[in-house]
Amino acid sequence: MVQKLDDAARAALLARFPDWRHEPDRDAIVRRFQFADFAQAFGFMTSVAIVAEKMDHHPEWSNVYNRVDILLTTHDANGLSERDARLAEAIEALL
Ligand SMILES: C[C@H](O)[C@H](O)[C@H]1CNC2=NC(N)=NC(=O)C2=N1
Repeated sequence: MVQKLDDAARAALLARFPDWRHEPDRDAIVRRFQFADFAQAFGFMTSVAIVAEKMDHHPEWSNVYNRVDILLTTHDANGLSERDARLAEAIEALL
């Protein structure tokens, strides 16, 4: 079972990724990404999908034209875990 982050670890995660905000209702982190057009947004989603599948950790997300909204949380932990930190790091590295 994946461990949920404690308060100190959650604060450290948010400090490390200032472009993400905490969604307390879900104990998740969320970020909106904006691209030039749909092709760029969908290309980004394709890259994220490949990384997520490799990590066996998957985003909750939506896309409208050039915008991609991503929410990361760990269903198995019912909140944020190290797996979300690793996926956020990988997503940031794609930008
Ligand atoms: C069986 C499989 O490993 C699990 O269901 C994985 C898949 N992807 C996942 N993704 C996310 N975001 N949270 C999970 O708990 C999770 N669990």
